[in-house]
Amino acid sequence: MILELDCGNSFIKWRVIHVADAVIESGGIVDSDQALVAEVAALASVRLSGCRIVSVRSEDETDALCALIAQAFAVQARVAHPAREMAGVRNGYDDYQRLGMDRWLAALGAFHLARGACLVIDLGTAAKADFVAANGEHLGGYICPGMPLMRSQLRTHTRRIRYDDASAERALASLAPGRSTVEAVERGCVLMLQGFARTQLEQARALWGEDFTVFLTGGDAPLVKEAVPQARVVPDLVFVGLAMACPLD
Ligand SMILES: Nc1ncnc2c1ncn2[C@@H]1O[C@H](COP(=O)(O)OP(=O)(O)OP(=O)(O)O)[C@@H](O)[C@H]1O
Ligand SMILES: CC(C)(CO)[C@@H](O)C(=O)NCCC(=O)O
Ligand SMILES: [K+]
Repeated sequence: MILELDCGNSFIKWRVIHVADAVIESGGIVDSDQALVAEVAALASVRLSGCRIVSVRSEDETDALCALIAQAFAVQARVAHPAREMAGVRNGYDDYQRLGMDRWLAALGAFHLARGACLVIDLGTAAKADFVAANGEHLGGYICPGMPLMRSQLRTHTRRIRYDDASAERALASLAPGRSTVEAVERGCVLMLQGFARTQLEQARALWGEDFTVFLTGGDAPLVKEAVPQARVVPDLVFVGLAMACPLD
């Protein structure tokens, strides 16, 4: 079995899969390296034979995580690295090494699944959109604040926006104009995310007509699902690309 890690800016998503058939044995989402090791170590019947990682964290942080994994599970983690071209996709950045690895792997995964033009919308700490044309050319994309950043900017830079997580969750039962601070902020930010998604869709239509596939991924994908009904929701899209970039056997 192998351990797969997607290290975002706020969370680490992990899965343990069988190498032969990619069947998922277990998985989760944690907010620290220590919590990751604790969760994976707690899996009774798991013996790891390898590990692959995609990280948007600093090299030092990623190295530290690899060292921790080597110590805890006696496996050498393979870290996905940038490429100018892979699996038929050409990196669209002027400096290909600057494109976030999560975006690159999601683009690889999407092109592999779509076998044609695709738009990837990834809603995490940041909201990202990436465009890959039918010939595999990555055209570039967009980065905006995601739900957690929009929310925390409002809370940090205003004196009278204050509310707890439980009321935030309740506020999202509807998107009608808010009648309290928590409703106004939470619903307003969701509408921003939906607007982001719809605008990306318009861009894709302008480029490709109706001949493209939309993928929706990231922890906040459910918040815009209804605004983009044609999207394929693929929570593990980055892992699809990770398997392509770091094959293990
Ligand atoms: N089980 C969960 N644990 C934590 N966050 C979750 C969970 N389910 C959904 N979310 C939402 O997912 C969002 C974080 O998304 P994600 O995990 O994709 O971010 P990230 O990978 O850390 O960020 P980025 O990809 O931008 O670096 C949060 O806003 C949170 O509301
Ligand atoms: C945009 C984020 C933070 C999203 O996780 C990540 O993809 C990243 O750090 N990218 C580097 C900058 C870029 O993609 O242009
Ligand atoms: K991520």
